Amino acid sequence: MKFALEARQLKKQYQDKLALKGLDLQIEPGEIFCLLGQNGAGKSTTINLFLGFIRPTSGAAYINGLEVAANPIKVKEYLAYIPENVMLYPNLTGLENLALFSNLASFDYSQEELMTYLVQAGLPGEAAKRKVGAYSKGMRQKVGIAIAVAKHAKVLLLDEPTSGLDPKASNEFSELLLQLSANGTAIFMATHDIFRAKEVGTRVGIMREGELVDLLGTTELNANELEKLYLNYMHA
Ligand SMILES: Nc1ncnc2c1ncn2[C@@H]1O[C@H](COP(=O)(O)OP(=O)(O)OP(=O)(O)O)[C@@H](O)[C@H]1O
Repeated sequence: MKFALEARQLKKQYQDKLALKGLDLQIEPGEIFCLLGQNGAGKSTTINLFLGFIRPTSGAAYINGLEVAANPIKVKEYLAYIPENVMLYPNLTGLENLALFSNLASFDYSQEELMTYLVQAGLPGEAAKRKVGAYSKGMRQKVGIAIAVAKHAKVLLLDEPTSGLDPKASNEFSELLLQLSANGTAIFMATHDIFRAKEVGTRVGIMREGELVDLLGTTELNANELEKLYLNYMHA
């Protein structure tokens, strides 16, 4: 079986800091995997290794069966990334941004098709024609989701995507993730939001000081039990 994401003994050492200590992980298409951990636990390091932004000290990260470090261009075709703040061109409209990023991924859509992707991601048609510089964080994330869908990403990586979103925007965002996963996209999300992880995730990993200390199916625990378990690990 080809995993959507896989880490094999993945390690990252920054100068004197061993940030990731040999991660082994396998994520299937359609899974929503949520990675919990305190500041500095190694979550962003893990995401950056999957994205190919940094190189592993040893071990390997794989996307759709391809080793990231050995195939940096090819794996980008399969990937979409939504950071805490989605970076778009502020002087272009939502529609123009989507057209630009789709073109970079070698997709040439009509205006109608682009608009359909944006509206499906929850951006009102009227907003799609306005410059992105005036968008809220939630609106920029919707463009980020539209970009991921339009490029038919097999894997979506997210780093703290709901921090700073109001509850309604956060709920809408979760709905979009569920729709993507139902279509077979694998989702890997670093988050501090235990309750959302429980609600939207299929599995939750708990990371502490560069190690995955637990891996749970979200049906195994309710949100309060998950929080208790998480806090126990953090205080251990
Ligand atoms: N470029 C770097 N150079 C040196 N140390 C780094 C670098 N990037 C990260 N680190 C260290 O590696 C460890 C893991 O950092 P990482 O950013 O992966 O944590 P995180 O779990 O994403 O934290 P946060 O929740 O704050 O985003 C931390 O101790 C951090 O200080």
